[in-house]
Amino acid sequence: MIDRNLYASPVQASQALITHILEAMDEEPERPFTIALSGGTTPATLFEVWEREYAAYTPWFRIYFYWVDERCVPPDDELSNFGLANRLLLSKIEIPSSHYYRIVGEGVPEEETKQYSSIVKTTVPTVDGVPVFDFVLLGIGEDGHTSSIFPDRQDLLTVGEPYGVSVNPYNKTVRICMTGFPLIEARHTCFLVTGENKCSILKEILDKNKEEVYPASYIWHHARNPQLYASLVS
Ligand SMILES: O=C1O[C@H](COP(=O)(O)O)[C@@H](O)[C@H](O)[C@H]1O
Repeated sequence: MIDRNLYASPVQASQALITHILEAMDEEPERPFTIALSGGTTPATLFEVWEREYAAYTPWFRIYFYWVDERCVPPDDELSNFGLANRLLLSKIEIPSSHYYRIVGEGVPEEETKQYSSIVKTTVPTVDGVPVFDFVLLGIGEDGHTSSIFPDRQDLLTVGEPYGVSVNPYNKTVRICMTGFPLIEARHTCFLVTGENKCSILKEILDKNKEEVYPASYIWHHARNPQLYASLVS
């Protein structure tokens, strides 16, 4: 099933996505939930809205946070994806540090990729060896990348390990990224896309004829349960 939702503002798109997560958790009240977060700029509004409007209604003790991708920088670097979530959300809510697993961006990328893949494979339920997250929250770059799978590394969409090393082709910085199978097999693969600048790439990604062109379009068209939360205004 493909679910596309357009909203009047990034705040409303974020509210809808958080509500969706909380409703899914309500439907299965006995179960912990695994949620993989993205970084970049888009989730800042999501984190702020979650903390400001929904913190009191969220059963944090049932949530385990993971990361979709990380830039290979320390957690206090302004580019750190963990750093963003920590500043805007985790440090402000009642969640024990045992409930989030950051990617160690300051580690040796190849070693940390193995280590994080192993953490994910042992703590997230797997089906046929693929970790199945409850929610994977994704963004889309203007070049059609998602996670940190850039268009020149489409091989990362079909590799066996849940995480891989990639390089940002524009500034050559190293990243660690979730690969194709866990992105596709998540119970909910949610794209949060905001801003006028994402309008034209989003149109291409939703186009079935272009499903193999961009990493984001491949994930959108192959995911078991893709959902879009978009607000194409800034
Ligand atoms: O570099 C990244 O890019 C995408 C999109 O970023 P945004 O700044 O346009 O929101 C993001 O989803 C990914 O997690 C991030 O590392």
